[in-house]
Amino acid sequence: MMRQKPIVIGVTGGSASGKTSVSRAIFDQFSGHSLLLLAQDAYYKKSDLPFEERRKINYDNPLAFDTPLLHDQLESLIAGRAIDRPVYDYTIHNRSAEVVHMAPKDVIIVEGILILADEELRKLMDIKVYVDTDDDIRVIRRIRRDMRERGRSLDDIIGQYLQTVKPSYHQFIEPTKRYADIIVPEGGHNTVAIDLLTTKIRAILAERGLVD
Ligand SMILES: Nc1ncnc2c1ncn2[C@@H]1O[C@H](COP(=O)(O)OP(=O)(O)O)[C@@H](O)[C@H]1O
Ligand SMILES: Nc1ccn([C@@H]2O[C@H](COP(=O)(O)O)[C@@H](O)[C@H]2O)c(=O)n1
Repeated sequence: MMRQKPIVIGVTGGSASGKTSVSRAIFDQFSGHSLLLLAQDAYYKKSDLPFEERRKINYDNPLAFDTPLLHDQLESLIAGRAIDRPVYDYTIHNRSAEVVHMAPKDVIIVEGILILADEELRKLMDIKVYVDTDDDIRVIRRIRRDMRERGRSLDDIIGQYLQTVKPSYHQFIEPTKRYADIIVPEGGHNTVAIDLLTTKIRAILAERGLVD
């Protein structure tokens, strides 16, 4: 029998809006199924600049990402080919030397701040989701997370937020909301939205004969 195309779900929204939480909530609904999560963060460009210069890069600008590589690897997964995904290390602001081997799956969730900014990437997605969380809530979440998990100081987080994160959110990320099929307020704790998405994904899986 001919192999059916996997379902690709794009999950976007501002930093700390709850994209990862939404993606994981969907993932958990399909435990036992053939599913993978692909984070756009892994595709931040490699840089040869010194650490002090890398700290100052605008990581909320589309130019910070190696989008052709993400596009190629997503296309490979859709075509049924495995990939060696890059690994990004926030603590050094650079790509690490490792890669992660990923086999193709029936459901692919692509998650990241700028995945809807690129038309070619959008064309690969069956369902596009925008997680919409107020700026003040996102900043509070980001401060907590970046201090705990990304090795940042409060002053660094605030400086970066005012200099690049906030202006770039309004310039590049928020305008991509118009491409979303579904807007999810508040992220991963919105059980109604997660249930609706899960139902839709199950329906597409059944249509394509991808049910176990
Ligand atoms: N609904 C929520 N209520 C409270 N905290 C949340 C909620 N959703 C996410 N968080 C927390 O906020 C931080 C960012 O969430 P995450 O899902 O990683 O966002 P993103 O992937 O958009 O950056 C994490 O520390 C997470 O635990
Ligand atoms: N070296 C880096 C690279 C990226 N960032 C920030 O990460 C944010 C995207 O990740 P989310 O999980 O929050 O969606 C983005 O806003 C970048 O500013 C960074 O701080 N350092």
